[in-house]
Amino acid sequence: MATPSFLTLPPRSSAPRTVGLTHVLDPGVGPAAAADLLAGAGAFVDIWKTGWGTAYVDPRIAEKIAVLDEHGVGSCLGGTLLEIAWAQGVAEQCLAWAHGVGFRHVEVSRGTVPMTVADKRALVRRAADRFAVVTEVGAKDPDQQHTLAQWRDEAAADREAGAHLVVAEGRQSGTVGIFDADGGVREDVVDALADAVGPAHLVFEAPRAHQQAWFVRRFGPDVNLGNIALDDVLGLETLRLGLRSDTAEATVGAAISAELSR
Ligand SMILES: C=C(OP(=O)(O)O)C(=O)O
Ligand SMILES: O=S([O-])[O-]
Repeated sequence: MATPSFLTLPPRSSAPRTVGLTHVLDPGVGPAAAADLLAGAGAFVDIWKTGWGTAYVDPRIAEKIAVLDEHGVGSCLGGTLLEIAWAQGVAEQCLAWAHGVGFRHVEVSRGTVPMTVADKRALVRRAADRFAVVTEVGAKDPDQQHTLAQWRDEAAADREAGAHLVVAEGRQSGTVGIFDADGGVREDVVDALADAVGPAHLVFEAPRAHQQAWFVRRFGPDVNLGNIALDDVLGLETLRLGLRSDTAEATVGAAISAELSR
């Protein structure tokens, strides 16, 4: 059944989209669960990241990627897996395997293993011949936080090396990187990143609803948001469209002007 259209809503890009991306974090669901989610919410999912090393231990990964392809959803290998392969000297084997099972994107990060910025740049260049590369900036260890200059410089260097998109670290928890330990947004880091590469080239990892709402209020409905839980895809769409109290100013504003002009 078609969705209704009686409300006045903010403008929102439609799939296949280049802005307003929703990037989800898959903790390892099977192909049938992926197909069920995408049958309803496929129009709201743009990039599907198989978290950390889940793809490596999943005997049905190629089947799941085929489901994503059917729905026009980009499949992305988790960054931690490529980091571990790189640290073991087998990054090339990892990329060849990922290409073989059908991944369209790989995430290049250095949040877990001791990889220099120069090593990362080389890995981005190497992966860019086969994949749309998404890089990640930010450490996973809360005691090893970047300075504002490091955030800015690394994001810019990633883009220069060939990254389509730069993901800003927030993890599944939403308590590191662009967030403080309580999940509050580190606005100075967000501003530094937006300044360095522009919001259209950034995906902000924002796993919690209050964080998603903050980014929608700050950058509008077409902000790129990442590490969205599979169960939260429709909920995020309502935040983008002002259909949840946290971001309802625009939709409620439209309702008030309609009432006044009556
Ligand atoms: C999910 C991953 O990392 P992060 O927690 O940084 O999103 C990953 O590396 O696959
Ligand atoms: O390893 S570095 O360059 O932070």
